[in-house]
Amino acid sequence: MSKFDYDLIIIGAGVGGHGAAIHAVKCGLKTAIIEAEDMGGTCVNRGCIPSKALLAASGRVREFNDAHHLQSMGIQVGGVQFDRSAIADHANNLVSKIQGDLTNSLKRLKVDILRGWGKIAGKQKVTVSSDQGDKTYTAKNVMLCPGSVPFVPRGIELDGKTVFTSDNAVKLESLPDWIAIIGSGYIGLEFSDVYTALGCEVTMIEALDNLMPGFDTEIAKMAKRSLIAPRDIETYTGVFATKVTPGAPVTIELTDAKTKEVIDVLEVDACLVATGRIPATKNLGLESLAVEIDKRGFIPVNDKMQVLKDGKPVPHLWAVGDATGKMMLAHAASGQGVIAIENICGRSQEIDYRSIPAAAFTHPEISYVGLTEADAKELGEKESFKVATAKTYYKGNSKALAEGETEGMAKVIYRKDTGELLGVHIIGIHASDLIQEAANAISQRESVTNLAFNVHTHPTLSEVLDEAYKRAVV
Ligand SMILES: Cc1cc2nc3c(=O)[nH]c(=O)nc-3n(C[C@H](O)[C@H](O)[C@H](O)COP(=O)(O)OP(=O)(O)OC[C@H]3O[C@@H](n4cnc5c(N)ncnc54)[C@H](O)[C@@H]3O)c2cc1C
Ligand SMILES: NC(=O)c1ccc[n+]([C@@H]2O[C@H](COP(=O)([O-])OP(=O)(O)OC[C@H]3O[C@@H](n4cnc5c(N)ncnc54)[C@H](O)[C@@H]3O)[C@@H](O)[C@H]2O)c1
Repeated sequence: MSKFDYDLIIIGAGVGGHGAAIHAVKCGLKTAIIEAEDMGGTCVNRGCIPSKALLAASGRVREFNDAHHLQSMGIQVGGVQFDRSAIADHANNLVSKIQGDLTNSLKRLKVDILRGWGKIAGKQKVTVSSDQGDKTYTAKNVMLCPGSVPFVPRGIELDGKTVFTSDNAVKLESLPDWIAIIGSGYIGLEFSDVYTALGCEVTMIEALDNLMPGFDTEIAKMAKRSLIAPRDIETYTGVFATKVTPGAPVTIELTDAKTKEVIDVLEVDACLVATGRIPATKNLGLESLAVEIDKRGFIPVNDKMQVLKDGKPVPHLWAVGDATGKMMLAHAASGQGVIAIENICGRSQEIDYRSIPAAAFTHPEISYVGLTEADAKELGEKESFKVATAKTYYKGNSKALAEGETEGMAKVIYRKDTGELLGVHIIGIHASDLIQEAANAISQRESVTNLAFNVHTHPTLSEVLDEAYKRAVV
């Protein structure tokens, strides 16, 4: 009989906590998970799931409105009609379904779901506070998965109706004629795709000098050509939104990032603030173990997902997901959860961030895994190796031609000496699925020379990558 109530208590039932719980049960750990709000956290309720439902519906509207594209395949359709609230229902219904599935999967596996606010109450102790009062539990291991919330810069006032973050945008409560989107990261890009497909005019405001600063430069350039230039999108770069006031109209003060001078004041119907996310790490009781969060509020962890104090692991304390600030992605969170459990069970494992892919589900999609060309070159300089790249284009791919979807490219980045694949970047239809093959290759530190021998199905889009490996052979 264990002296603890549980082998593992997880604080936060987002995808990070859920992934960890499922794996913990598989490994025989008696597990409880604490959730203060919505089971499934950001991804299920306010993130991946509703946004992908909106992208799926609005993507079809875009497709059926593209008479030229359809005509090229001999198809004619009348005007496309859609119902905003029915599209919103599609997203809401999917959220309910996935939230139910996730909760049931935990119940089925006999994970105890404790509703309330979880807080560390000392070594191997957690208190859950709810309307029913406080209850303290002991656990051999405690895992923190509190996730993240939208970051709203100073000067921006939200009202949830005319000025809002993705938390409201996923509900699609309105389709403003003219919407400003602050930030050209994942959320800015995906929602500009949704809004323009559904007939809204968009103004995108980005503080850095280039749009989509997180992507490989060449991919960002091509994305600008396919996702921004042909659409009803006006852009500002090198410009901060310094003051945003809700109302009719919403006013947005724009300030030049370099001169710090106000350059314009926009009057628009609505404003989506998509300026990044910050960790939800307040009031977790970390001080009871003298653990300090870093300057930006993230929980310091090593690659085994152990929480660090003064650079050293705190025994029996783990953290995964957005709150660790490594890669704010759902699959990264659940992947970290699995690694943490493996280590809890005494099997030493480290997370490999290089092989975790990412995708923006725009039309066309963008995906990548590993290093950008710039990062690879920087690493090459440090470690004395040369970097090479090879590119292939969708317009030379039979399947893309058959689909009439020829906009896109794949870029592979590799070491010139050993051929080791360092990064892959794709823009084009189904890029989010195509990237997995590259992610698996990077996880094995495969060389382009070996990869070029793999036989790919014909005719498929996967041959875009096949062709790139073949061009890259060293
Ligand atoms: C609009 C949008 C779209 C996205 N799309 C994608 C996508 O397509 N693909 C992708 O990979 N990622 C996507 N993401 C990112 C993804 O949602 C996050 O990376 C993921 O949700 C992180 O999971 P997590 O478990 O770390 O945290 P969260 O999902 O934020 O979950 C944390 C949970 O912990 C709970 N909690 C916090 N503190 C406590 C406490 N003290 N006690 C009890 N409960 C607590 C919270 O209520 C929450 O439910 C998207 C994000 C957004 C905002
Ligand atoms: N498909 C996906 O995987 C997906 C989709 C949506 C969100 N997410 C995750 O959610 C997180 C948050 O997404 P996001 O798009 O909000 O963040 P982001 O970090 O991707 O992009 C934020 C952008 O806003 C800009 N910015 C910040 N302050 C500004 C200001 N005052 N004025 C103008 N521009 C400003 C930044 O320079 C940056 O380019 C991301 O880290 C991402 O991992 C993932």
